Amino acid sequence: MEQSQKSQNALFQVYLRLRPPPPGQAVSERFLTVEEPGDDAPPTHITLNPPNDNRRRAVEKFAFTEVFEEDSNQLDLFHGTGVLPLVEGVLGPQGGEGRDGLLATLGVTGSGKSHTILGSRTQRGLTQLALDVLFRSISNNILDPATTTSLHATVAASDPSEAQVMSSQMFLDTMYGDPTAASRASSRAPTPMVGESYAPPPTPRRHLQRPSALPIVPDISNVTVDADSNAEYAILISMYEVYNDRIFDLLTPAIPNKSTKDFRRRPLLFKSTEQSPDRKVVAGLRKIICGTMKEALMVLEAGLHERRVAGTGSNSVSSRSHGFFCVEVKKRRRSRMPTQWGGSALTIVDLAGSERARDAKTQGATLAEAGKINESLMYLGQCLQMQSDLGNSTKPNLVPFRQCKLTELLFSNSFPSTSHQSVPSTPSHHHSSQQPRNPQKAVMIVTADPLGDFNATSQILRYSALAREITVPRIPSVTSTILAQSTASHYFSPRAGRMSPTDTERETMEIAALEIARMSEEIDGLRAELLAEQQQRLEVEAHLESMTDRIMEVEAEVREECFSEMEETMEAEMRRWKASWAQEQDKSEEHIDRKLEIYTRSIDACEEDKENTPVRDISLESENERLRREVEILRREVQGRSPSKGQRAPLRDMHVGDLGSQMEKMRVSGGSQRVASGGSPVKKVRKLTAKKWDMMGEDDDLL
Ligand SMILES: Nc1ncnc2c1ncn2[C@@H]1O[C@H](COP(=O)(O)OP(=O)(O)OP(=O)(O)O)[C@@H](O)[C@H]1O
Repeated sequence: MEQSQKSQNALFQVYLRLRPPPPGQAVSERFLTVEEPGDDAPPTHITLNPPNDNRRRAVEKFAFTEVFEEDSNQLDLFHGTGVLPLVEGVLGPQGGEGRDGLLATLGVTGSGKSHTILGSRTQRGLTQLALDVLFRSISNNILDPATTTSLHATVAASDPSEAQVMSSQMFLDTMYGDPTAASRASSRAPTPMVGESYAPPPTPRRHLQRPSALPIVPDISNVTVDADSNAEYAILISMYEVYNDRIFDLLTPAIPNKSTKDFRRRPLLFKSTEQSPDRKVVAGLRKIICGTMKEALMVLEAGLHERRVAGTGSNSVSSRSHGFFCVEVKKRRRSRMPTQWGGSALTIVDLAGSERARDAKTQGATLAEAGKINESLMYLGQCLQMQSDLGNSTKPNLVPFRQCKLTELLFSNSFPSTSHQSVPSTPSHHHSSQQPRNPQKAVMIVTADPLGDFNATSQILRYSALAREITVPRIPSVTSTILAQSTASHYFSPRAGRMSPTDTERETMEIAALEIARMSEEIDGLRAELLAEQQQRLEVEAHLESMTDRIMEVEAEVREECFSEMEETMEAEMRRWKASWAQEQDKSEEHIDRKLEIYTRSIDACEEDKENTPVRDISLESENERLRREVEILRREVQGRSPSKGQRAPLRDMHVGDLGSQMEKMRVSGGSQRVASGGSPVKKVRKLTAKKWDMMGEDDDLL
């Protein structure tokens, strides 16, 4: 397993750190053995010894750039894993272009990733140490956002990632509250420096507690790296996490959803932008300009607070996302007419713990997360495997890094940009077309607990190791045992009665032994094949799991879409119904109005009738008068024509007087009847006329 040459060319240097047992814990049997190198060189290989569980498993051997054993401390890791060259590369010393750096940790939950990268309450991690050396190395060249007025504007204008650039003071005030207000409100000393106690502000706007104390050991105050003395620098901090293969900003607070009481965050895209056509960037992040290490650490604390953590069966607080902490070092030539900002970035990644989903007693969302984590780590393993197989970092297409967000983010800056890719489209790019962008330098620290979970640890080691060698243990005992047994039975059996086997017997035994050896070889080969198949099955299972999650996600999305579509249709239907209801109402109101109008008109007509009644009475009177006159004429005619008939009772006495009074009565009663019944006056007139003719008939008869 000659890896030294290959690992020099590899995209990632992969280190292994073994975690010491917690103090007081009974030391059980280690399943990991560090192979001692022959010379004075540090160890690079480990052997994984499967537990003694009657299952004959292969012994696996893994190669790393270097192995740090349990007694290694933070400083050993800081110096041994090449953090200093990473920081120096980012600063671009001596007028250099600078080189992106990436520092990542990977390991089973509880194996010491966070301890290594972020430290503990008492010890600083590699992040704090890197920030310390970075800020100190550029202390004479760094621009302070509080004093350099144009800094914010120029940095924001040159940022190619559509970022929301903010000053540290404004950001920290939003997250923690105004520290000066805290000091004014209490009798405590003003905001202390790193390592001292912070007084919590009385009314923090985001309710975040300022870290009470930040560790100051290990001390590296004598360590600096080369910077560009002719340049001026600005430091931008951004943080994001990859959760379920989506990118979320950790410095933009999530918006609470009132109905679900959940937090809604907008996923960001990893894409090429107008100002960055040659390489992809996480677009739309919030970036904080920090003038001091303390500010950068406070931003880091705020971002860590935002990061999603949840309890699982394996660890009470387990990282369920891949966390990214980016330190962008903006650099420009120091002069009266400053040039555009360029620069490189140091990205520190805390990869999610890869607990095995079923072992972790997880379910629902957590199970889906575990599936996604396992899948992204599987792709990471494929990329690392491919890089070490190729031993050549200049062929990006051969490393399958575009399969998921995690590998895209980790590997896309690993390859030197080709000439056509490197041509910048805007002056904001620091790189000229003649100077292709340097490929990033990447360091991965794998953490493992030699007393922890064998299965989970072996899976991680398979994903991450630079090389792997499987040895299936031979069964020396099979052949020898049979031979020994048969020989012994022949040689020493008292019943055999002879001291040595015949030549034919010996020959048969030899053939049998050879056959056994051949079969044993065959079995070994089959075992190795089985092991490879098992590994493949694990990978396929992880893929299947993540596909199932995806299906569930898509189903949920489709349901949501259907629901909102249905809601829209219902709303449209409701609007239509309301409109036709309003129309109907208008119609019925119109109908009622018309009815009312008719009623009013008839009432008016009645009123008019009332008013017209005397006129009709007058006309009746005149009719009466006319009739009286006619009757008088007729009486006179009758009298003139027959004087003998004059003996008869005069007509006037007999009828006309009665008729007159009767007519008078009718007029009065007819009038009152008309008013009472409201009937038509025309009808009454007709009745009257008929009565007149009836009477005339009577008169005629009389005549
Ligand atoms: N090298 C070490 N020396 C001393 N203590 C350690 C070391 N590594 C880990 N620990 C301790 O082990 C515990 C678990 O470690 P840590 O939280 O770093 O695990 P992790 O891998 O980050 O887990 P997770 O994935 O759940 O975040 C912590 O209490 C930590 O202090």
